[in-house]
Amino acid sequence: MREFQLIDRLAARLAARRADTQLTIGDDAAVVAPAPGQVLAITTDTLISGRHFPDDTPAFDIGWKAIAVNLSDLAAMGAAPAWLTVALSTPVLDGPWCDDFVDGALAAIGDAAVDIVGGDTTRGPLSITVTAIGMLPAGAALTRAGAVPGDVVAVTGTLGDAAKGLGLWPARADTGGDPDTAFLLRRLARPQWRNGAAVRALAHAGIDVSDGFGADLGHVLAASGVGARIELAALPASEALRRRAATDEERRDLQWRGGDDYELCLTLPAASVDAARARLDCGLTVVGVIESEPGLRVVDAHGRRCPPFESDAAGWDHFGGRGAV
Ligand SMILES: Nc1ncnc2c1ncn2[C@@H]1O[C@H](COP(=O)(O)OP(=O)(O)OP(=O)(O)O)[C@@H](O)[C@H]1O
Ligand SMILES: Cc1ncc(C[n+]2csc(CCOP(=O)(O)O)c2C)c(N)n1
Ligand SMILES: [Mg+2]
Repeated sequence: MREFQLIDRLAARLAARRADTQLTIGDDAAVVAPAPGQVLAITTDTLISGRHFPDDTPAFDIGWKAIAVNLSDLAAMGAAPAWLTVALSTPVLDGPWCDDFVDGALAAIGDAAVDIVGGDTTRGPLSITVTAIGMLPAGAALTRAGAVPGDVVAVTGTLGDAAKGLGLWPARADTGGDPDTAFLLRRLARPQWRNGAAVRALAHAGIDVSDGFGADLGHVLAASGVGARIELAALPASEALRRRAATDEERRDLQWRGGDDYELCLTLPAASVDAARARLDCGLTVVGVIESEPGLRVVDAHGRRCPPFESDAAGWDHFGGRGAV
C-alpha cells in the first residue's frame, strides 16, 4: 500500500461526527470551531514500540492505547474531549494492520463525540503521537495546583493492574487462559480513560496516573504547595491483582509505583465524594487527606509510617530508574 492509499482509507473510516468540526482529514490542516465561552485543553503523548507497549502488541491494542492515554490527560484537566490528530510512524504500510489500528482507536473513543481530524504518516520505527484537544468553560480547568488542606485524595478504578499485566506479558502463552491474567493483560493493553469532565465541578485538583500513583500524586502536592497523608491499605486493588500478586508487598509496590493505570487521582471536599462517585462508572476510593504541611506521609493499616513509599524517586522516568534502561 502507498501513503496516500492509506490516508484515503483512513478518511473513509473517520467521517466527522461533530457539527463543530468544520474541515477534517484531507487538507493541510483541520479547522474546528470551539464553542463561545469555552477554552481549549491541548495535550500530546507519544507511544514508542518496546518502550510504551511490548513490540508484539496487537495493532488494535496499540490504536486503543494511543488514544486512551491522551483522552486520559484531557480527563485529568476536566475537559470534554473533542478532536484528535494521530501521527503514525511505521516500518511498513500493512493494510490489515492499519485497519486493526483504526478499529482500536475508534473503540477507545467509544460513543464519545470525538473526531480524529488529521495526522501524519511516515516510515520509521513504530511510534504513534496523538494530540488531543478538549473543551471546558473558561476558568474551570481542573489543574494540579488546586488541592487545599482538608480535601480528601481519591482515586478511580484500581491501581497496579497494568504493571502486573506487563510482568505477566512474557509468559502469557502459558497463562492466557487464566481469567485473572487475561484481565490484568487487558488493563495494560486497553486502559480505560475516565470521565473527568463529569467530576470537574466537584474536584479541586486532578492528575491521571501514568507514571505511578505516588509520583503522580507528588506532582499535585508540589503544584499545590501542600502535603498529604495516604493510607496504603486504602489503595484500591482488583480481585485479580489480589489473587495474582505473590505477596502483599508486591501488590502494594505495583499499586504505588507501577504506572500505566490511567486512573484519575482527584482531591475534593469529603462532602463531594458521593456525588463524584455517582457521576463515574468505575468506583472512586478515598485513600487519604491533603494537609498543609508539605510532603508525603504514607501510613500502613496500623498507622505506622512507611518511609520507602515516601521517596520521590518512585515513579516512571524515561531517563532514570526503571525507565533509564
Ligand atoms: N518536550 C516538551 N516540550 C514542551 N513541553 C513539554 C515537553 N515535555 C513535556 N512537556 C510538558 O511538561 C508537562 C508535564 O509533562 P508530562 O509528560 O510529565 O505530563 P503528562 O503528559 O501528564 O504525563 P504522561 O506523559 O506520563 O502522560 C506538561 O505540561 C507537558 O506539556
Ligand atoms: C514494553 C513496556 N515497557 C515498560 C512499560 C512501562 N511504562 C512505559 S512508559 C510508562 C509511563 C508513562 O509513559 P509517558 O510518561 O511517556 O507518558 C510506563 C509505566 C510499558 N508500558 N511497556
Ligand atoms: Mg497526565
